[in-house]
Amino acid sequence: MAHLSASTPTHRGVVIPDDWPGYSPDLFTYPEHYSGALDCVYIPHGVIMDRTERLARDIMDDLGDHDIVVLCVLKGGHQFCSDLVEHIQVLNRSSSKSLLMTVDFIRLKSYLNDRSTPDIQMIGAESLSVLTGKNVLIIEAIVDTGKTLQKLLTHVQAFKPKLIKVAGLLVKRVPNQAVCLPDYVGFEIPNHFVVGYALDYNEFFRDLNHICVMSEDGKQKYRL
Ligand SMILES: O=P(O)(O)OC[C@H]1O[C@H](OP(=O)(O)OP(=O)(O)O)[C@H](O)[C@@H]1O
Ligand code: HPA
Repeated sequence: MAHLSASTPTHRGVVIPDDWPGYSPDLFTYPEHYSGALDCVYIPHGVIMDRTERLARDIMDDLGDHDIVVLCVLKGGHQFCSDLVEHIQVLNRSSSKSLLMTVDFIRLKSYLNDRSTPDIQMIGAESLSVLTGKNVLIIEAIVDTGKTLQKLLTHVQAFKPKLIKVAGLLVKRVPNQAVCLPDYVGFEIPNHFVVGYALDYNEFFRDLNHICVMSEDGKQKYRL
């Protein structure tokens, strides 16, 4: 796994190097219908959960004793949001600080196959007036080109929240990324298209619990 030295800035999260080969899918369990479609298990489910637990603690340290509105970015963010909120709830029960949360959802969609398209569809944006004057925590699965997060931040800012923080499970190292990066980052990953843990390729692979890289056969089979 990625080597995180004492000097690695923690705001980048766990930094996975470009030469990280992942693990053979045969070492793990995964749905039989994806047999042959996976090149490697890139981040196993257990590692995702352990990192998410730590992000929950960081969020609690920063925002504890505030009320927040969680804004979950669908569809890719639903699993990370669910697990992060669950970890925060555990801390709420066991620590002296507490974070009162309500959860809202918005959908943004722009990908076809493994490519970003200029057409970012936003569904549910009309209900964001609930964010006015509130502390908002946006929960997003991945920042790749950064266009989705940039569009969402512009939109949310128009409703004048008191504070906006962003938690992103993955940030991809890509050239020309839009500049806004999450405040809380799970993993910084190389420029590979990844699937699983609710991240999809044309709606497939969301039902995979690990984050994986697809094989060429997998891309061909599910290509539109
Ligand atoms: O940084 P970007 O290059 O903009 O990419 C990030 C976005 O892409 C994915 O959404 P997608 O459009 O695939 O919709 P989905 O969440 O419904 O899968 C992902 O869930 C992010 O929201
Ligand atoms: O690597 C990715 N995988 C799935 N969805 C995505 N949306 C942006 N990047 C990705």
